Amino acid sequence: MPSQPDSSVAGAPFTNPPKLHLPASSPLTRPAQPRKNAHVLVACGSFSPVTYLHLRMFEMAVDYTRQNTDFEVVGGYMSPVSDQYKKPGLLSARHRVNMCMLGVNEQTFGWLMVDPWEAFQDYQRTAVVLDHFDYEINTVLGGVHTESGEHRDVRIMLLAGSDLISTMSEPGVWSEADLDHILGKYGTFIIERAGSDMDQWTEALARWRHNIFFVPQLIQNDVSSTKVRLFLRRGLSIRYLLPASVVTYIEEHGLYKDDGVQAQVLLSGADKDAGAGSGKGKEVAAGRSTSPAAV
Ligand SMILES: Nc1ncnc2c1ncn2[C@@H]1O[C@H](COP(=O)(O)OP(=O)(O)OP(=O)(O)O)[C@@H](O)[C@H]1O
Ligand SMILES: NC(=O)c1ccc[n+]([C@@H]2O[C@H](COP(=O)(O)O)[C@@H](O)[C@H]2O)c1
Repeated sequence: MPSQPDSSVAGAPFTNPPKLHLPASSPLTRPAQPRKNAHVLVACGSFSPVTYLHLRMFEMAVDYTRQNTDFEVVGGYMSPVSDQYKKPGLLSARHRVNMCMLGVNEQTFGWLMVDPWEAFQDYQRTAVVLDHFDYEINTVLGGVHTESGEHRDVRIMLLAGSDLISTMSEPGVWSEADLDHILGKYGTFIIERAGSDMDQWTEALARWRHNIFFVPQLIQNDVSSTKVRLFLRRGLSIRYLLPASVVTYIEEHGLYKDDGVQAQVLLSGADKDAGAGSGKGKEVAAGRSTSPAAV
């Protein structure tokens, strides 16, 4: 049965989030297959708004693990970034968390979840966010349990699009220590994304290659939140690009009708590309006021 949104999350304001959002139906609460290495996938991002592609990323990674590894994915989390990230087009954390919650409610088995912890903090680097999941799942929850009752640690892995990993070889965006922490200690599944050059990162991140799993998109899907926002601004339909409940939420709350960012993008001419190629880089270039500079 689909999990219901946590009423404490759906309500406003949200000042004291639970440490880890864990629906009772989550596979994390059920015994893991004894011989497999249990993994939890964590996708960090804006999710403004969540799209079907964001949800598909998890499915693609699970298919990949089934076919190519002996891992078992026992859970997946979307972790919407804090409002302090101040990326253009970033709606309030409350709306973004609510929309992600609605999006994951479409699934049947409850393994995909939304953790609002990061969203309601000051900006947290991705390395810190992964530590949060590691601590909550392995230390507080005690990992997963096998059918014989044995505790197993869960490996936390970052799930990201290839545009994000491309930024890892750009100077000033990620610190070397954080990269070593994220890619050395945890590891990542990288979903191919149209328009981002994969060769760019392979060299720079070669020493962590054993922990980087590249997942090709067998059906190309270039939906992005940027394009969804542009469509809304132009009065175009966004139906079937994102879950129907999220479309309804956007309509009911009148979201993304008028944001300064869209105006910047329109002025820069990026709207011409709304139907083709990635609008993402252009919007970022249009002026994020703060960046998660390497620390
Ligand atoms: N079409 C896509 N293909 C592959 N990965 C994607 C795609 N869209 C989003 N992602 C990935 O989803 C994660 C969450 O990203 P985010 O919410 O910032 O998405 P976005 O759609 O790129 O947003 P925006 O358009 O606002 O920049 C990131 O790792 C990003 O690389
Ligand atoms: N140094 C860092 O930890 C760092 C750098 C860049 C992006 N990120 C994260 O990547 C995610 C996606 O960012 P963009 O939407 O800007 O691609 C966000 O969750 C953000 O916090 C982290």
